[in-house]
Amino acid sequence: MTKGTQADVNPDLKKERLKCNFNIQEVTFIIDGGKDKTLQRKKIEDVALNIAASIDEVPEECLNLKERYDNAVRKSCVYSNIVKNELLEITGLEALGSPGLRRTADAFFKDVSPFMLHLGMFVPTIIGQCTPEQQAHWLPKALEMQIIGAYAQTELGHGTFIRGLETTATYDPATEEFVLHSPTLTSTKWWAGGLGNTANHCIVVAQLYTKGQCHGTHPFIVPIRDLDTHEPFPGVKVGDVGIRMGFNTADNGFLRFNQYRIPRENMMMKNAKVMKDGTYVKVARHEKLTYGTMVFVRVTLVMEAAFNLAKAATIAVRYSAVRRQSQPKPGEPEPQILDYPTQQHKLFICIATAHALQLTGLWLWRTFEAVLADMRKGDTDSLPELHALSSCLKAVSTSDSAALIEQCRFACGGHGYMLSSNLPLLYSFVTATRTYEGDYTVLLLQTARFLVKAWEQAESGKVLTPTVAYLACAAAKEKVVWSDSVDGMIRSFQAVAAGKIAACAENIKRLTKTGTSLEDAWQLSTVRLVAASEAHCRAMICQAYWHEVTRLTASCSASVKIVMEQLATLYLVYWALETTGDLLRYSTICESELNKLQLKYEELLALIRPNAVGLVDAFDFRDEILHSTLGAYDGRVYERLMEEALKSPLNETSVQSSFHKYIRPLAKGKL
Ligand SMILES: CCCCCCCCCC/C=C\CCCCCC(=O)SCCNC(=O)CCNC(=O)[C@H](O)C(C)(C)COP(=O)(O)OP(=O)(O)OC[C@H]1O[C@@H](n2cnc3c(N)ncnc32)[C@H](O)[C@@H]1OP(=O)(O)O
Ligand SMILES: Cc1cc2nc3c(=O)[nH]c(=O)nc-3n(C[C@H](O)[C@H](O)[C@H](O)COP(=O)(O)OP(=O)(O)OC[C@H]3O[C@@H](n4cnc5c(N)ncnc54)[C@H](O)[C@@H]3O)c2cc1C
Repeated sequence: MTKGTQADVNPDLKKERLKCNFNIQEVTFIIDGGKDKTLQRKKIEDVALNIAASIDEVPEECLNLKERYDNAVRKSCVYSNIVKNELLEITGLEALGSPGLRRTADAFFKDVSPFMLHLGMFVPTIIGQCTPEQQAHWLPKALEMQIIGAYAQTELGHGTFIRGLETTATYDPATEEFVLHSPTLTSTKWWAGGLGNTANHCIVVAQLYTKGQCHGTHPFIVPIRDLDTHEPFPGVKVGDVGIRMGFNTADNGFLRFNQYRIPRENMMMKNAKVMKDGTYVKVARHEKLTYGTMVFVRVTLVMEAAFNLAKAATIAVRYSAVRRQSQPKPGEPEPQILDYPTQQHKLFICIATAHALQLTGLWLWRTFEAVLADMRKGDTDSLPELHALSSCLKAVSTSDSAALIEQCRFACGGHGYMLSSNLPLLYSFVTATRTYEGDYTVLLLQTARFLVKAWEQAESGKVLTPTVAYLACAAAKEKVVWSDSVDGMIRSFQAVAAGKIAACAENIKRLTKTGTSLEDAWQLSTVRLVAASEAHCRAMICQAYWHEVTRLTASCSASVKIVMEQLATLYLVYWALETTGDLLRYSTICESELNKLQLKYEELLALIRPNAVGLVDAFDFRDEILHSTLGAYDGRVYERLMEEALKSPLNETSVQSSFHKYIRPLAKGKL
């Protein structure tokens, strides 16, 4: 954070910081995943943010589209040199996935870098889908930025249904080449970040044909532009998809092929190969390993959701400590808006959710690494559970984060609507995460497939994998008695999830018994299946969050343990109150217990209130990363709003030319 001198800090914020009764740094270490991780992140931030090139003299949003893109490319080049020359020196390849790198990227790009997908998907796909020989060829070039890549899977006609993609890659043994072709308008690749004008290479997911047979979708590395002139190669048509709600500097592009040839070696061959004579050889033990990059990105998106929500919460809580409004008690000064319980209700759940998603995200990352280690030994048994886990966690975390960022904007009143608050841009960025890398509903339905199977296993007494082990109790028809203890609440969330999954399984059984096909029975149950999947995910987040808080605060100071537990309890109580209908249906909760729960919630808001600013300070965002007039560490909200307003191009002259061209002639009746 950029602390400046104490004298510069808004007096209300100063008082808030004096009120804080826990050690902020200890909480920062927990959020980062350990003291060593915090130190590494700070080192990366120090190195990267010492470079003045990140600073825009004119705010990004005041530039026109082309200027914004050019500026984003300029900064991306400076930034990638820093990554290449400085940051990879610090931690090696690991730096690419480090929180430090993610945070410094936000200091450079208020919107999105056109290189984001190069680092976010092109490089990870090379690592995940290439043979060691192919990696040795492509990875150094990609890391040295000698080539810049995109990831083109989605087409104009299909995003969700990958098996329905239409782009073809047909092997020609005579020349040992693949012929890429876009047979229809709807087969045009669409959306790939960095593809429109920036990338010279692209990972293309296409239907593989060899010896007249289709083998389904496979990834290929495709050079699309000349490395010197940057002109698209003959047979390649590439461009920008048009203006978007956000991501306008991400250079999302379209791509069409006309019988375009690439060498056989450009098929990414870790999981399947095509031999010189055209023989297709399957290497992978699991059918869906070519979807590996998507699983990886979904896993990272859970912490990405936490990160962006933490930024919004920091902005809104600091602003709410500075802002004073209304006069609830006659004759008394206007209170800080943070003192209103309704404001606390809007904001404290944002802090708690950022913690919940961050700690669950770290746990998911460790699970991902363990499954990856098993797969390296040829064991893919845990992949279905990882797919189910990462699908629902990606869906729920991105959806919660987008909704709560918008809530932070509402909490900042009119000033939250200013682009200089950074809340609108943050929202437009995060709301896209609910759709990309797998739409919310579609991913919850993927998890539902796993849950229904797990339910059937539970009913037949089979051993269940850890994340669904709770179904065993429900299948044994053990009734859950409501209790507002943490364990009691978690058990009740699990009972809700189990009850909903059981109802889905029963509905499917009922329909198939009366002659409905399994596919139709599934479709007719999908509204319930999505709800069941969401309930399962919520129960899992509650359990993982509480478990991690208990584990990580075991050696912390007492005050840190208390505040972390207050937040985690708030999260559980909040969701119990949000789902009272479900609890009434699936647990023994009654009216008086609901009233008690509401009181407990209000008590927690009051307990957290004195530590609210300390809690957002613990996210440890530097001002350069927050980019917000409302959220800076010093709380000089009104000064910054005025300073930013004066940067508007509309303030460059006192009279606009449009006055002379239109308004004056209109007034004189001469228009
Ligand atoms: C410079 C700064 C850098 C800083 C970095 C910043 C980081 C920020 C982070 C962001 C990073 C990148 C940004 C990303 C931008 C967006 C990129 C994209 O959007 S790329 C495109 C993504 N597209 C999708 O996600 C498509 C979604 N669709 C699917 O995943 C699948 O098609 C489907 C799962 C919905 C269906 O697939 P299908 O083949 O039809 O499978 P079935 O439904 O029939 O299921 C069969 C069977 O397979 C199992 N399955 C499915 N998927 C998987 C999987 N991935 N792994 C394991 N198993 C899988 C499924 O469960 C079924 O199993 P059963 O046993 O039969 O039930
Ligand atoms: C900002 C942004 C960046 C992107 N970047 C990339 C990129 O770099 N590379 C890339 O390849 N792609 C990218 N995408 C594309 C993205 O992955 C897809 O948009 C996403 O997977 C959703 O697919 P779709 O657009 O086909 O939606 P659709 O599948 O058409 O969804 C439309 C609606 O239909 C519903 N629906 C679809 N199928 C089902 C079903 N089986 N059951 C129930 N409901 C269903 C959905 O829930 C949704 O409500 C990006 C998208 C965005 C917005």
